Amino acid sequence: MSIEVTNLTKVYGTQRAVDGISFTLKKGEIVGFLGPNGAGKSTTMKILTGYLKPTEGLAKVSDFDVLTQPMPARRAIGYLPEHNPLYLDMYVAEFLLFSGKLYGMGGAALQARVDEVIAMCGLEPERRKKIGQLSKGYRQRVGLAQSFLHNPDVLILDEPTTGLDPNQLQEIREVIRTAGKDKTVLFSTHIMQEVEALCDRVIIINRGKVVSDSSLQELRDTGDSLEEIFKKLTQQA
Ligand SMILES: Nc1ncnc2c1ncn2[C@@H]1O[C@H](COP(=O)(O)OP(=O)(O)OP(=O)(O)O)[C@@H](O)[C@H]1O
Repeated sequence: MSIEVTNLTKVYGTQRAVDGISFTLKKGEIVGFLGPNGAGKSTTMKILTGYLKPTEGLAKVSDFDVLTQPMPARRAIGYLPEHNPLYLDMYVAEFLLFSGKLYGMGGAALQARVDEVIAMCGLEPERRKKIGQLSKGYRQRVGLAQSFLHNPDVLILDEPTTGLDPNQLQEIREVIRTAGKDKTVLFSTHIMQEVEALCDRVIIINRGKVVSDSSLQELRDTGDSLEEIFKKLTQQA
Protein backbone atom coordinates (compact mmCIF):
# COMPACT_ATOMS: atom_id res chain seq x y z
CA MET A 1 0.00 0.00 0.00
CA SER A 2 1.16 3.54 -0.70
CA ILE A 3 -0.63 4.99 2.31
CA GLU A 4 -1.98 3.02 5.22
CA VAL A 5 -3.62 4.64 8.21
CA THR A 6 -4.92 2.38 10.97
CA ASN A 7 -6.91 3.55 13.97
CA LEU A 8 -5.04 6.85 13.95
CA THR A 9 -5.80 9.20 16.82
CA LYS A 10 -4.46 12.60 17.79
CA VAL A 11 -5.55 14.21 21.02
CA TYR A 12 -4.85 17.87 21.79
CA GLY A 13 -5.64 18.48 25.45
CA THR A 14 -9.20 17.25 25.74
CA GLN A 15 -9.96 17.37 22.01
CA ARG A 16 -9.77 14.30 19.78
CA ALA A 17 -8.75 16.13 16.58
CA VAL A 18 -8.32 12.78 14.81
CA ASP A 19 -10.39 10.00 16.30
CA GLY A 20 -9.48 6.47 15.29
CA ILE A 21 -9.45 6.86 11.52
CA SER A 22 -8.43 4.14 9.08
CA PHE A 23 -8.00 4.22 5.31
CA THR A 24 -5.62 3.03 2.60
CA LEU A 25 -4.49 4.38 -0.76
CA LYS A 26 -3.30 1.97 -3.44
CA LYS A 27 -0.43 2.89 -5.72
CA GLY A 28 -1.48 5.36 -8.40
CA GLU A 29 -4.72 6.51 -6.78
CA ILE A 30 -5.58 10.20 -6.57
CA VAL A 31 -7.76 10.69 -3.52
CA GLY A 32 -9.51 13.84 -2.33
CA PHE A 33 -9.54 14.39 1.42
CA LEU A 34 -12.57 16.47 2.36
CA GLY A 35 -13.99 17.77 5.60
CA PRO A 36 -15.22 21.00 7.13
CA ASN A 37 -12.82 23.40 8.87
CA GLY A 38 -11.28 21.73 11.88
CA ALA A 39 -12.25 18.18 10.83
CA GLY A 40 -8.69 16.88 11.22
CA LYS A 41 -7.36 16.86 7.64
CA SER A 42 -4.16 18.83 8.26
CA THR A 43 -3.50 16.93 11.47
CA THR A 44 -3.74 13.60 9.61
CA MET A 45 -1.44 14.87 6.86
CA LYS A 46 1.09 16.17 9.37
CA ILE A 47 1.20 12.74 11.02
CA LEU A 48 1.67 11.03 7.65
CA THR A 49 4.54 13.36 6.81
CA GLY A 50 6.23 12.92 10.19
CA TYR A 51 5.67 16.48 11.45
CA LEU A 52 3.39 15.35 14.26
CA LYS A 53 3.35 12.22 16.41
CA PRO A 54 0.03 10.41 16.72
CA THR A 55 -1.42 9.75 20.15
CA GLU A 56 -2.38 6.24 18.98
CA GLY A 57 -2.48 4.18 15.81
CA LEU A 58 -0.34 3.42 12.81
CA ALA A 59 0.61 5.47 9.73
CA LYS A 60 2.61 3.95 6.87
CA VAL A 61 3.83 5.47 3.62
CA SER A 62 5.16 3.18 0.88
CA ASP A 63 5.06 0.44 3.53
CA PHE A 64 7.39 2.39 5.88
CA ASP A 65 6.10 3.14 9.37
CA VAL A 66 6.38 6.93 9.78
CA LEU A 67 7.26 6.54 13.46
CA THR A 68 9.78 3.72 13.38
CA GLN A 69 11.18 4.23 9.84
CA PRO A 70 11.00 8.03 9.47
CA MET A 71 13.84 8.49 6.98
CA PRO A 72 12.67 6.14 4.19
CA ALA A 73 9.08 7.23 4.85
CA ARG A 74 10.02 10.89 4.35
CA ARG A 75 11.98 10.13 1.21
CA ALA A 76 8.88 8.47 -0.24
CA ILE A 77 6.76 11.59 0.39
CA GLY A 78 6.40 14.94 -1.31
CA TYR A 79 4.52 17.31 0.99
CA LEU A 80 2.92 20.66 0.32
CA PRO A 81 1.86 22.06 3.70
CA GLU A 82 -1.20 24.29 4.01
CA HIS A 83 0.95 27.26 4.98
CA ASN A 84 3.97 26.61 2.87
CA PRO A 85 7.12 28.06 4.38
CA LEU A 86 9.20 29.38 1.48
CA TYR A 87 12.42 31.36 1.67
CA LEU A 88 11.26 34.68 0.27
CA ASP A 89 14.78 36.03 -0.30
CA MET A 90 15.85 33.10 -2.46
CA TYR A 91 15.54 32.98 -6.24
CA VAL A 92 13.22 30.28 -7.57
CA ALA A 93 15.92 28.11 -9.15
CA GLU A 94 18.27 28.68 -6.21
CA PHE A 95 15.57 27.57 -3.76
CA LEU A 96 14.87 24.39 -5.71
CA LEU A 97 18.59 23.57 -5.92
CA PHE A 98 18.86 24.13 -2.18
CA SER A 99 15.81 21.90 -1.51
CA GLY A 100 17.23 19.13 -3.71
CA LYS A 101 20.49 19.16 -1.76
CA LEU A 102 18.51 18.60 1.44
CA TYR A 103 17.34 15.36 -0.18
CA GLY A 104 20.90 14.36 -0.97
CA MET A 105 20.63 15.24 -4.66
CA GLY A 106 23.38 17.13 -6.44
CA GLY A 107 25.43 17.82 -9.55
CA ALA A 108 24.12 17.68 -13.09
CA ALA A 109 21.27 15.34 -12.14
CA LEU A 110 19.89 17.90 -9.67
CA GLN A 111 20.26 20.75 -12.18
CA ALA A 112 18.41 18.69 -14.81
CA ARG A 113 15.65 17.80 -12.36
CA VAL A 114 15.25 21.44 -11.28
CA ASP A 115 14.88 22.44 -14.95
CA GLU A 116 12.35 19.66 -15.42
CA VAL A 117 10.13 20.64 -12.45
CA ILE A 118 10.38 24.33 -13.42
CA ALA A 119 9.03 23.41 -16.84
CA MET A 120 6.34 21.11 -15.39
CA CYS A 121 5.10 23.83 -13.06
CA GLY A 122 5.13 26.63 -15.64
CA LEU A 123 7.78 28.51 -13.66
CA GLU A 124 10.12 29.24 -16.56
CA PRO A 125 9.23 32.96 -16.84
CA GLU A 126 9.67 33.41 -13.08
CA ARG A 127 12.76 31.31 -12.42
CA ARG A 128 15.06 34.30 -12.01
CA LYS A 129 12.77 36.15 -9.59
CA LYS A 130 12.97 36.06 -5.85
CA ILE A 131 10.17 34.03 -4.27
CA GLY A 132 9.06 37.14 -2.36
CA GLN A 133 8.37 38.86 -5.70
CA LEU A 134 6.01 36.14 -6.93
CA SER A 135 2.22 36.17 -6.89
CA LYS A 136 0.39 33.69 -4.63
CA GLY A 137 -0.27 31.32 -7.52
CA TYR A 138 3.36 31.23 -8.57
CA ARG A 139 4.50 30.74 -4.97
CA GLN A 140 2.15 27.78 -4.84
CA ARG A 141 3.79 26.41 -7.97
CA VAL A 142 7.19 26.73 -6.29
CA GLY A 143 5.81 24.76 -3.33
CA LEU A 144 4.49 22.08 -5.66
CA ALA A 145 7.75 21.95 -7.61
CA GLN A 146 9.60 21.47 -4.33
CA SER A 147 7.21 18.73 -3.20
CA PHE A 148 7.95 16.46 -6.15
CA LEU A 149 11.52 17.51 -6.85
CA HIS A 150 12.98 14.33 -5.33
CA ASN A 151 10.53 12.24 -7.35
CA PRO A 152 8.65 10.73 -4.40
CA ASP A 153 6.10 7.95 -4.89
CA VAL A 154 3.49 9.70 -2.76
CA LEU A 155 2.29 13.31 -2.82
CA ILE A 156 0.48 14.80 0.17
CA LEU A 157 -0.95 18.18 -0.73
CA ASP A 158 -2.76 20.26 1.88
CA GLU A 159 -5.20 22.62 0.13
CA PRO A 160 -2.93 23.18 -2.88
CA THR A 161 -5.30 25.57 -4.66
CA THR A 162 -6.66 27.73 -1.85
CA GLY A 163 -6.77 31.41 -2.74
CA LEU A 164 -5.95 31.04 -6.43
CA ASP A 165 -7.81 32.80 -9.24
CA PRO A 166 -9.80 30.59 -11.66
CA ASN A 167 -7.03 30.52 -14.28
CA GLN A 168 -4.31 29.67 -11.79
CA LEU A 169 -6.61 27.07 -10.28
CA GLN A 170 -7.03 25.36 -13.62
CA GLU A 171 -3.30 25.43 -14.26
CA ILE A 172 -2.32 24.12 -10.84
CA ARG A 173 -4.83 21.29 -11.26
CA GLU A 174 -3.14 20.44 -14.52
CA VAL A 175 0.24 20.41 -12.76
CA ILE A 176 -1.13 18.07 -10.09
CA ARG A 177 -2.61 15.83 -12.77
CA THR A 178 0.68 15.68 -14.67
CA ALA A 179 2.84 15.25 -11.59
CA GLY A 180 0.44 12.67 -10.18
CA LYS A 181 0.45 10.43 -13.25
CA ASP A 182 2.83 7.87 -11.81
CA LYS A 183 2.28 8.75 -8.15
CA THR A 184 -0.19 8.26 -5.35
CA VAL A 185 -1.78 11.55 -4.35
CA LEU A 186 -3.72 12.49 -1.22
CA PHE A 187 -4.90 16.09 -1.31
CA SER A 188 -7.25 18.14 0.81
CA THR A 189 -9.55 20.77 -0.60
CA HIS A 190 -12.78 22.63 -0.02
CA ILE A 191 -13.47 22.89 -3.74
CA MET A 192 -15.85 20.22 -4.97
CA GLN A 193 -15.13 20.81 -8.69
CA GLU A 194 -11.53 20.04 -7.92
CA VAL A 195 -12.47 16.65 -6.57
CA GLU A 196 -14.60 16.00 -9.66
CA ALA A 197 -11.73 17.07 -11.90
CA LEU A 198 -8.91 15.14 -10.27
CA CYS A 199 -9.97 12.27 -8.04
CA ASP A 200 -10.68 8.59 -8.30
CA ARG A 201 -11.91 8.43 -4.75
CA VAL A 202 -13.03 10.71 -1.95
CA ILE A 203 -12.54 10.35 1.78
CA ILE A 204 -14.71 12.63 3.90
CA ILE A 205 -13.91 13.24 7.55
CA ASN A 206 -15.94 15.06 10.15
CA ARG A 207 -14.95 15.76 13.73
CA GLY A 208 -11.95 13.49 13.41
CA LYS A 209 -13.85 10.47 12.03
CA VAL A 210 -14.12 9.05 8.52
CA VAL A 211 -17.76 9.43 7.49
CA SER A 212 -17.40 8.34 3.85
CA ASP A 213 -14.79 6.54 1.75
CA SER A 214 -16.10 5.91 -1.76
CA SER A 215 -15.14 6.13 -5.39
CA LEU A 216 -16.35 9.18 -7.26
CA GLN A 217 -18.51 6.87 -9.36
CA GLU A 218 -20.20 5.38 -6.28
CA LEU A 219 -20.98 8.88 -5.05
CA ARG A 220 -22.32 9.89 -8.49
CA ASP A 221 -24.53 6.78 -8.48
CA THR A 222 -26.35 8.07 -5.39
CA GLY A 223 -27.88 10.75 -7.61
CA ASP A 224 -26.86 13.48 -5.17
CA SER A 225 -24.22 16.07 -5.95
CA LEU A 226 -20.95 15.91 -4.08
CA GLU A 227 -21.93 19.15 -2.34
CA GLU A 228 -25.20 17.62 -1.12
CA ILE A 229 -23.44 14.47 0.09
CA PHE A 230 -20.82 16.56 1.88
CA LYS A 231 -23.49 18.67 3.59
CA LYS A 232 -25.50 15.65 4.72
CA LEU A 233 -22.46 13.93 6.20
CA THR A 234 -20.83 16.90 7.88
CA GLN A 235 -23.59 19.18 9.05
CA GLN A 236 -23.09 19.74 12.76
CA ALA A 237 -26.02 18.63 14.87
N1 LIG B 1 -1.45 22.46 17.82
C1 LIG B 1 -2.73 22.36 18.13
N2 LIG B 1 -3.14 22.48 19.43
C2 LIG B 1 -4.44 22.36 19.76
N3 LIG B 1 -5.43 22.09 18.89
C3 LIG B 1 -5.08 21.97 17.59
C4 LIG B 1 -3.73 22.08 17.15
N4 LIG B 1 -3.70 21.88 15.81
C5 LIG B 1 -4.98 21.65 15.43
N5 LIG B 1 -5.80 21.70 16.49
C6 LIG B 1 -7.27 21.48 16.48
O1 LIG B 1 -7.51 20.21 15.90
C7 LIG B 1 -8.69 20.25 15.08
C8 LIG B 1 -8.34 19.75 13.70
O2 LIG B 1 -7.51 20.71 13.05
P1 LIG B 1 -6.94 20.52 11.57
O3 LIG B 1 -6.06 21.68 11.29
O4 LIG B 1 -6.39 19.15 11.44
O5 LIG B 1 -8.29 20.62 10.71
P2 LIG B 1 -8.50 20.73 9.15
O6 LIG B 1 -9.51 19.69 8.78
O7 LIG B 1 -7.22 20.69 8.43
O8 LIG B 1 -9.19 22.18 9.03
P3 LIG B 1 -9.12 23.32 7.87
O9 LIG B 1 -10.01 22.86 6.77
O10 LIG B 1 -9.69 24.51 8.59
O11 LIG B 1 -7.68 23.51 7.46
C9 LIG B 1 -9.17 21.71 15.12
O12 LIG B 1 -10.22 21.81 16.06
C10 LIG B 1 -7.96 22.48 15.59
O13 LIG B 1 -8.31 23.64 16.31
